[in-house]
Formats: sequence, structure tokens, C-alpha cells
Amino acid sequence: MHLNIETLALINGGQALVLALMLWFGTRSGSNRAVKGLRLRAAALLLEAGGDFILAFDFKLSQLAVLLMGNTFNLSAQALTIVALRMVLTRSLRWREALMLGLAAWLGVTYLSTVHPDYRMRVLWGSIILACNALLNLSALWGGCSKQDTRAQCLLFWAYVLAIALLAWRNISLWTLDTPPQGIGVPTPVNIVYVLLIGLQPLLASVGFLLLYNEILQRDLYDLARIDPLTGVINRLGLVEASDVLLTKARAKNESIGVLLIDADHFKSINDRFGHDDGDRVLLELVANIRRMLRSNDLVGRVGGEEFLVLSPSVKEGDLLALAERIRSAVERTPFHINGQSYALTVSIGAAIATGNEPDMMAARRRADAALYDAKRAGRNCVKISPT
Ligand SMILES: Nc1nc2c(ncn2[C@@H]2O[C@H](COP(=O)(O)OP(=O)(O)OP(=O)(O)O)[C@@H](O)[C@H]2O)c(=O)[nH]1
Repeated sequence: MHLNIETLALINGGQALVLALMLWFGTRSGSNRAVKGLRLRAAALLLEAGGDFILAFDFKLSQLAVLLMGNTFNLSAQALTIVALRMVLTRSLRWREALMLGLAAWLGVTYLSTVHPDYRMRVLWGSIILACNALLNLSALWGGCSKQDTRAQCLLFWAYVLAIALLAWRNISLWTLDTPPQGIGVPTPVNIVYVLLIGLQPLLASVGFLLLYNEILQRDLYDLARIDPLTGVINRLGLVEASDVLLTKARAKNESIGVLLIDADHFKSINDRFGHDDGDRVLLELVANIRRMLRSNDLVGRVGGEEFLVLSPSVKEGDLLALAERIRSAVERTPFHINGQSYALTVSIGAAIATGNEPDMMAARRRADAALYDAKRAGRNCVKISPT
């Protein structure tokens, strides 16, 4: 088997060009940061295709010009790919590091090809830079490996680890063989694996980018369906799902869950007086106030309008009443500000306890609702608890 560099470059270049066009035209409808990352990856693929075509056809240029131009295109493509990956993952972009690595690679490879030609040193230098590129990508992907919903991140993470291992293998064999091959075209085992993977690299990396993008879209959709856009707390669907999880845990531990239904008093008059936008800001402050009073394992969600539900696992009636009272008094003590003036807001709270024996949270929710109704009838700004 003879490994022909020109053929490899041609296959790579063609592949990169087709993928660049697919990525570019396939992402024309979006404009968020992840889509911009995909477009940048498409631009990187175009540069890569340019570099490969220069190597493949050499355009009657001198060998030196082919090398310098090919490297300029390919190293710029690598720098762009680092930034593109970070854009998709919404990490800091690290433009400077990516460009510095590209420049260092270009200078080193040029020196070791022209001024002081040395194949092994050139491979070593190129490999060090490629490993640094991979490390930059690994640092962006690192957080993904620990979570369940980031399998694509994890997959890419291990792909880059394997790439570093391959670079190490290539260099170890070059420096330990008695007669090291003087070029990538010599069919040693490591060269064959290396060339095959380099040949598939545009495709593999692009599939990785698309898997990542798909994962991000899925997560965004999941959040959109469960997070209230105004206040940032979970909505009804999120609350139903969280209730089921909490109830299962409560059953296992034979514990109960505290339910608080919190409703802002006379909120319509706030909207009528100050307008809907200021009303929204008051709701945000109210949520911040409620959150400040909760423990780390308590949950708050928006049931609708100016009504919020708190689920507090492993509490007894006394603790639940104390929590409700803390929330009520915190809201009462914290006025909201509009146009430099401060105004008071109060809440009424209905409380109920759900035991692990209940099939779902609906009955406890209804009891909390009835208690909230009692609180409103009792003049508002108070807490009422329903008997279990
Ligand atoms: N600004 C704003 N107002 C909202 C939102 N959702 C519901 N509201 C308003 O909340 C008000 C609720 O009014 P009511 O149900 O009459 O209750 P209330 O005025 O708080 O009176 P009580 O609950 O009886 O104390 C209405 O004016 C709704 O328009 C929202 O997202 N933003």
C-alpha cells in the first residue's frame, strides 16, 4: 500500500468543501451563538479545502510556496475550529490562544522545512501544536463528561483524547525506530492509521459539531418547555415532573412534602397603576424574595399569573408554617421601587402537607388552594394551613 499525499489532500479537500457547503446552507435559518459557531466551522472547512487543494494540485508553484500556503490555510482552519467549538458550547472564545498556536505552528514547520530541514523535528513540533489545540478543545468539553444529558460532548472529549494518543504513538515510533520513515507516505502501521484518520477528519469533526448542536437544541427545547420565561423559575410542567420525583423520594424515606401556594395581594392594582412592564419587574423581585428564603432542596415554580408554588421536601407542619411565615414577612418588609418611590407588596399563602402515601400532588395542591382562599378571605398578607 502506497500512501500518496496528493491523493489524500484531494480527498480531504473535496470532503471539506462539500461539508462546508452543507453546514453553511443548512444553518441559514438560525442566528444564535451555536449557529454562528457552525457557520464558523463551515468557514474553517473552506479554508481547509483551500489548503488541501493547494497541496493536491500545487498549481505549478514552487514546493516552498505550496508548503507555506497550504500550511497557512490549514492552520487558520484549525484556529477557527477551536473558536467555533467554543462558540457552539458557549465558552470563552480564546481567539488569541488559537491564533498564537497557529502562528507558532506555521513558523516552526516553515523553519524545519526550509532553514533547517528535519522531518522528525517537524513532526514533533506539529504534533505538539496539534496536541495543544486538542487540549484547548478538551478544556471546552471538560464539563460535559460529568453530566447525563451531554453525551455528544463526552464523545468528542474522548475523540480528542484518542487524537492526542495517536500523536504520541506517531512520535514515539519515529524517535524509537532504527530507520524512521522519512515521510507520511511510507506505509508503517502508525502512518496508515494516521492517514486514514486525517482523511476522515473533516467528516468526523463535522459530525461531532452537528451532534453537539443537536444536543444543545434538545436541551434548549427541554428548558423552553419547563422554564417560565419571565421569572426563570419552572412552570406548571416543570412542577408536575418535579412533584413526581419528590413524591417518589418521600415515599422511599417515609417522609412528607410541604406545599405552599403563594399569591401576590391586589396585584391587579399594581398593573393598573404602574403598567404591565413595572408589574413584571415586581413579579421578578417577588420571586427573588421567595428564593432567598428557601433551602437548597426546596423548589419554587410559577403556577400562573401572580401565583407561585413552593415544594419543600422532608418538612413537618411546624417547619412548613415557619417557612411560609418567613416568606410572607420578607415580602412585606421588602418594598418595590418604581420611579424612585417605594411601595409595599404583600402575599397570602396557603400551606398543606403531602404525605408519601398520596398517589400524586393534586390533593395536597387542592388543600393548599383552599387554605390560600381562607388567607385571602381573612384579609390577605397572612398564612393559612389546611388540615391533612
Ligand atoms: N405584570 C404582569 N401581570 C400579570 C401577569 N400575569 C398575570 N398578571 C396580572 O395579575 C393580576 C391578577 O389579578 P387578580 O386575579 O384579580 O388578583 P389580585 O389583583 O392580585 O387580587 P387578589 O389575588 O384577590 O389579592 C391581573 O391583573 C393579571 O393581569 C404577568 O405575567 N405580568
